[in-house]
Amino acid sequence: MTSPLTDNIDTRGVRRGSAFLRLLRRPAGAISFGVLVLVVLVAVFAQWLAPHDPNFVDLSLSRALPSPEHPLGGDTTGRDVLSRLIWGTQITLWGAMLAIVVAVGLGVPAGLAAGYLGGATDRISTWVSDALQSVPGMIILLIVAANSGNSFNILMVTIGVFMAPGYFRLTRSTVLSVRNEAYVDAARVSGLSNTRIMGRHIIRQVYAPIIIQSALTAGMAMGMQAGLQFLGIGGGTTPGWGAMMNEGFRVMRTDPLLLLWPSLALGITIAALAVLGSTLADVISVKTPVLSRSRRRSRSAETATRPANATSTTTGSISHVAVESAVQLENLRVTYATAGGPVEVVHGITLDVAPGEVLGIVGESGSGKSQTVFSLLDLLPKSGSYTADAIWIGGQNVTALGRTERARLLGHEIGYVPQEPMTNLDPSFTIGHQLTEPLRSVHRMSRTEAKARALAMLERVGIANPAAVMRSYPHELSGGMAQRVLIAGAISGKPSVLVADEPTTALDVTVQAEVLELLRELQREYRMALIIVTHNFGVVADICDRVVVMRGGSIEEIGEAAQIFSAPRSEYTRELIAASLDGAESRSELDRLHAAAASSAAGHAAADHAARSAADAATEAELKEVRA
Ligand SMILES: Nc1ncnc2c1ncn2[C@@H]1O[C@H](COP(=O)(O)OP(=O)(O)OP(=O)(O)O)[C@@H](O)[C@H]1O
Repeated sequence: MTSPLTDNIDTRGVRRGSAFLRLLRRPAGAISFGVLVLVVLVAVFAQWLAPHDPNFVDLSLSRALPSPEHPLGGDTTGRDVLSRLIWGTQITLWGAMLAIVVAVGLGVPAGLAAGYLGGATDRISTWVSDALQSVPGMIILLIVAANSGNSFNILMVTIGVFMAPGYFRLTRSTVLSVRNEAYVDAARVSGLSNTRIMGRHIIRQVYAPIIIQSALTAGMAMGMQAGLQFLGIGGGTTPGWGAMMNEGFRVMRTDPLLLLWPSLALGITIAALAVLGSTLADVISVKTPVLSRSRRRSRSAETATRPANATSTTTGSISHVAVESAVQLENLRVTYATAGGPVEVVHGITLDVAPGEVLGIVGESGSGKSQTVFSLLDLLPKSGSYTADAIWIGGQNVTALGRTERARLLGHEIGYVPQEPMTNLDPSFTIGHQLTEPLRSVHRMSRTEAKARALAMLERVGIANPAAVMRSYPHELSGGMAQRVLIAGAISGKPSVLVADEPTTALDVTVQAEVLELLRELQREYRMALIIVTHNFGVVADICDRVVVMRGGSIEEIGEAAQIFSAPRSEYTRELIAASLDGAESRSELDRLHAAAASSAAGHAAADHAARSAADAATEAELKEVRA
């Protein structure tokens, strides 16, 4: 039987190739592409296409008009114009290619590093790029020509260097627009190195603009090359079109055809490149999903201006010895640089979670829940910074570790389930790739082992057809399936701590119940510590052992879940519980679902089976919804 997802997947090839097909469907795209293919073929097969040796001089052919044997006639010294034009195609394209390779090779890695790493790397490379652009290129080219014996290749490399800033700026701005995407954060939490994230996830976003830019740059490189050759600089034994134009220009009045042929070849090729570039730009739209975190930030922006000294004492308490805790934060403060100066948004909080314990962090919007876990996961944005007396993860104080060691520890010890599943999956890669990449790169598994683990995890989280989901792309999944995929990814490295940041907020109510149930099951099965950030006391009642109540960046109260509900120490907690449970539609829905699950469960095995069937049914329902 073909599943709805398989139906989706069958069409994937068409979707992926559709940009190229859409290009060809446009007359401008098809014609320009056809012309360029022809030019490239002429360059590649010049040896066989040219009827004569381009440098062979036959004095009787001097300034000869077109004839059957010499369809474009002879030049001033008696060489066959058609053969020179064909060989000129090769040298002209080679020069353009050389310039582009150098420009891409310098500009793209520098732009990636500047955009992704920021700070000094960004400042220095931007300065170099600006400096290059302010240098008068033509003068440098003349100096290079004089000092390199008029070497064509060295001149084209120099042109490439001057074109690198264009690629640098393009890459940098594209990277800046995606570097804060949730899926990049997710890749960091899974322990992938910066080089790998840049080289695999971020560079994908740059491909399309680079291809478009290269089409336009190739035309510019050819124009510059022809300009130089026209001035008599950089012409080789086999001239390019520019050198032919130079010769033709000298006899323009008597033999205009000698100028016409190379000018036509150059003009048509540059025009085709320009049309192809702009049609490609029309066809390929590089979409940047809206940043989930920035949305959250803007929602709570009104509280960002709280005075920095709102609370100066350490808040919270700990129940376990640091080395025996799964996680321990001591005196954590988070500060943001704002236009009005630094603003402290988390005021020295202290908390811990024991192995196998479920800790809920609750509080109203803007209370500092996310900033707390972002500090733990090392995910604060550039404008934010934290200080802490210590952050213990799996018995190690990570504040004493270097960046790489910390990233490695995160990849092994912590799994992260985010709030918005869709934005946390990289749209450019299949689910299979995204699940196996950290297993291979961080956990050093072979391809086969990683695939087997990913399949097993997908099955464990209730995905009905793991093999098909592995082959699919994020846009082919529903929100519930995507969240299950992310949970599978988070637990596939068998972490000792799972951090779930409002994992059900973006899901509809029935899927919320299933995802919570799944998290609870997995936490017990793998004996993980679970830190769950939520504003919903229903969730707290369902799965938490202990609760941290946050308010305005401080901890209002920490206690056992039962105590927090039966005898909250703080009036604020009491009000929060009342407000949360009163207006919580989702809570009643969750209760109904749980009551139904409990009554139908005759025993543990039967309950497992029921949950699995329910998950399968839900998966099928979601697939149908996606297909619809
Ligand atoms: N980039 C930022 N710049 C300045 N202040 C910020 C930034 N991001 C968050 N804040 C502030 O930090 C405080 C805590 O935000 P946080 O995201 O931790 O809240 P939260 O409790 O997780 O709320 P929510 O449930 O809405 O996500 C808020 O006052 C918020 O305005």
